[in-house]
Amino acid sequence: MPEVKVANLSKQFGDNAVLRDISFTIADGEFFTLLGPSGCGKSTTLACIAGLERPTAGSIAVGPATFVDAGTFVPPEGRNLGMVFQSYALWPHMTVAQNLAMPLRIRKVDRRTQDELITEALGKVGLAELKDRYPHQLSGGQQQRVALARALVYSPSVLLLDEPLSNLDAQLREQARAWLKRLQEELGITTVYVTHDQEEALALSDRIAVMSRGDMVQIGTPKEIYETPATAEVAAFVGRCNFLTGTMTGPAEVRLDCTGQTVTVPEGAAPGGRVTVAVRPERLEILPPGRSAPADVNVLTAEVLTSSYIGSRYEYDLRLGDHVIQAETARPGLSGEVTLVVEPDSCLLYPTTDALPEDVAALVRT
Ligand SMILES: Nc1ncnc2c1ncn2[C@@H]1O[C@H](COP(=O)(O)OP(=O)(O)OP(=O)(O)O)[C@@H](O)[C@H]1O
Repeated sequence: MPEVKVANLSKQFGDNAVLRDISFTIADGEFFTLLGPSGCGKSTTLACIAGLERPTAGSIAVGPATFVDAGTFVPPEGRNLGMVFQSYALWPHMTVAQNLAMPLRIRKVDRRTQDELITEALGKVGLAELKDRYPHQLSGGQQQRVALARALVYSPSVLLLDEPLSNLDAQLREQARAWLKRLQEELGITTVYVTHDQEEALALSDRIAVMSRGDMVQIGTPKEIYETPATAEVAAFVGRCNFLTGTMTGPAEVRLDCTGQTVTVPEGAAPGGRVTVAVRPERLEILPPGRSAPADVNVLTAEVLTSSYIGSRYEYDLRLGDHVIQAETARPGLSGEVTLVVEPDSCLLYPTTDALPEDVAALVRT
């Protein structure tokens, strides 16, 4: 399977710059996800790769084939890419087998080979028995598999998936996610996946590109994106985070606005500078009463406001000075004043969010 190389891609719709000079390379066999809030340009990026949109500038190559470059534009039918949309787009008046035959007929594949390829593709998605059904006789999950089989039947070089699981209910979506991941690994097919669901992106991807307003803010493995988000915006969008503003009082010390207390953080910002300290809820440990904190951690005193049981763990809303923060722990039944400990390395440090646009600042709760 080839690699996908996108360089300096830009797209304008009238005055609206929807993609701004984005570049990324997807390795052979990689599951690569475009993740970001609604309107950030994920689907437009995918549509440019598919040939459904013509970029304003930039180049796109899959393996040795250049699809887009100055003076070059290969139409979608010349790209041999498999695409699945959120809506599945199955033809309702055709059976499953006829739906799968369509792309083969367009490619002038002979009848016998068509039958073989259809049986093989339906086998891959576990639906060989249902080839004579019409789409309305299938569940949502089965329709989604047919759409995938139709995208795989002509052995595309790359699979492009635009929110393919978002029409499924929560339980089915999780099953489909695991199944899709297994299938992609088995086939070893280079896959570009679009979603605004961060859990889905973390669970499925080899690498994730986080997009925001037409820019690619960070590209990394799920672990890198979650544990070392490049910006406060990425930290806010991928997983949950507490954000506390403050002022650097030393190379690795911040005085928090909410309590006036000084905490130790990783080195990184100039003394006197305004910063935002971001801490994931599960990185705030709540000490059992009577137990003293280790020497080299930050200790904060907070008051429990509410607790919620979320299955395997408890979520607590806590008042810290004049802020409300969240902690997640396995410990039930906490109330009143509690001692929180947080390791300096669990504090992510960002320039203060004052300069962020409104929509992003809303994500970053301070
Ligand atoms: N054909 C078009 N004409 C004009 N503007 C468009 C067109 N297609 C998309 N846009 C605009 O481009 C921006 C990015 O859209 P895009 O669909 O790529 O976002 P997205 O990240 O996939 O969002 P969503 O998750 O909601 O699908 C949006 O502001 C959208 O309104």
